[in-house]
Amino acid sequence: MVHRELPKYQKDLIVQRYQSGEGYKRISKELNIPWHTVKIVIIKWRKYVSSLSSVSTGSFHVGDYGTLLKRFCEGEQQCYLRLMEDTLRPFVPLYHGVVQHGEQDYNMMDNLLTHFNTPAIMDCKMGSRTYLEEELVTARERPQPRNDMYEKMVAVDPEAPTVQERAQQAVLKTRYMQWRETLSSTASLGFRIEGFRKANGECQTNFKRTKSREQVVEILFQNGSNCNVFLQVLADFAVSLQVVGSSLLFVHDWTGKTGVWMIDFGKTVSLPTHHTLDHRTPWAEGNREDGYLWGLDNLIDVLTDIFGEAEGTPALTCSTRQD
Ligand SMILES: Nc1ncnc2c1ncn2[C@@H]1O[C@H](COP(=O)(O)OP(=O)(O)OP(=O)(O)O)[C@@H](O)[C@H]1O
Ligand SMILES: O=P(O)(O)O[C@@H]1[C@H](O)[C@H](O)[C@@H](OP(=O)(O)O)[C@H](OP(=O)(O)O)[C@H]1O
Repeated sequence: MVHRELPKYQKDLIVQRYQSGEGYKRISKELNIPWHTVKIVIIKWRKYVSSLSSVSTGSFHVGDYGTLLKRFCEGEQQCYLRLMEDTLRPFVPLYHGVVQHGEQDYNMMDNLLTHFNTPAIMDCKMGSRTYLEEELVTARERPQPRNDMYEKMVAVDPEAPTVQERAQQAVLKTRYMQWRETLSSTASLGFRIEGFRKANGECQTNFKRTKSREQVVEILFQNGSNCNVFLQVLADFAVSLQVVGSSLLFVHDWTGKTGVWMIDFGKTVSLPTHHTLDHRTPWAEGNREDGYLWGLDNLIDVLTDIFGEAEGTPALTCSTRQD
C-alpha cells in the first residue's frame, strides 16, 4: 500500500477537530481521509505534545522571554492565582496572567526548560484518580460515549470494551479514565509515568501498561539514570486543594542541573471552607480525596530505592529561577 503524507493543513484540521471532541471515525468520514491515517496523525500529535520543548501546537505556544502559553482554562487560571500566594509557589511555574494569541486566550507561565541545556524530561501524572467527581456525575446524568476513546482502548487491549461498548464503538470518558488508571500504576501506586524525552530528543510515551512497581523501577532506572533527584518537598502541601490530573515535571541536563515542578492544574480546585484533604486516604465518592501524597510517598520510595538516600545525591532543586 502506498503511504501518502498528508499536507500540514489537513493534519492541523484533524487535530483541531479531535481537540473539539470528535472521534476518529467522524473526522475520517467528513474529511475523507482513511481512519487509520487520522489515528496515526492524532497519536503522533499526542506524542509531540507530551514531549513538548519547542511547542507550537493548538494547546501550547512558546511565548517571549522564557514563557510558555497554554490554552486558557479558567480552573487552571484560578489555581495558578492561588498558588502564586501559597507556600507551593516555588514548586510551580511562575504565572504571568492571561494573554491573547490569534483568537485564543492562553495562560502565560514560565517555560521551565528555558535555563536547561538540551534537557531530558519526565512527566509523572500524580494521584490515585485522574477525573473529578463532578465528571462522574455528568457522565451519569448526560452520558456522552466517545469513539476516540474506544479506539484508544482497543488499540491497547482489544478485549477491554464491554459488549455494549463494542456495539456502540464508544466508551464514556470516565470509564476510559478508570480503565487507564487500573491498567497503569495510578491505581496501585498513586502515580504513573506519562512520558519521557531523552536529551537526544528521543521520546517515549508508551507507558499505558506500566503498572507494577518493578516495571516502574525498570523504566525510571533505564531512562532516568541521570535524574538522581531526591524528593522531599511538598510537605507543606495545601490541605484545602483537591489536586487531580496534575503532573510532576522532572528536568535535568548534562551540566548536572536538575529541577522538579508541579504542572497541569486544569482539574485542581479549592475545597469548600472547612473541607480539608489528607491526600492519602483512599478515594470514595464524596470524600474528594486525590491520593496525591500517597502517590508522592510511593514515588519517593521508588526513587530512593534506585538512587539511594540524599548523601552524595544533590538535593532536589525545586526551582532554578531567581524570584
Ligand atoms: N511550564 C512549562 N514549562 C515547560 N514545559 C511544560 C510546561 N507546562 C507543560 N509543559 C510540557 O507540556 C506537557 C503537557 O503539559 P500539561 O500536562 O500541562 O498539558 P495538558 O494538555 O493539560 O495534559 P493532559 O493531557 O495530561 O491533561 C508536559 O509534559 C511538559 O512536557
Ligand atoms: O493519556 P490518554 O490515554 O491519551 O488519555 C487522555 C488523558 O487521560 C488526559 O488526562 C485526558 O485529558 P484531561 O486530563 O484534560 O481530562 C484526555 O481526555 P480528553 O481526550 O478529553 O482531552 C485523555 O484522552
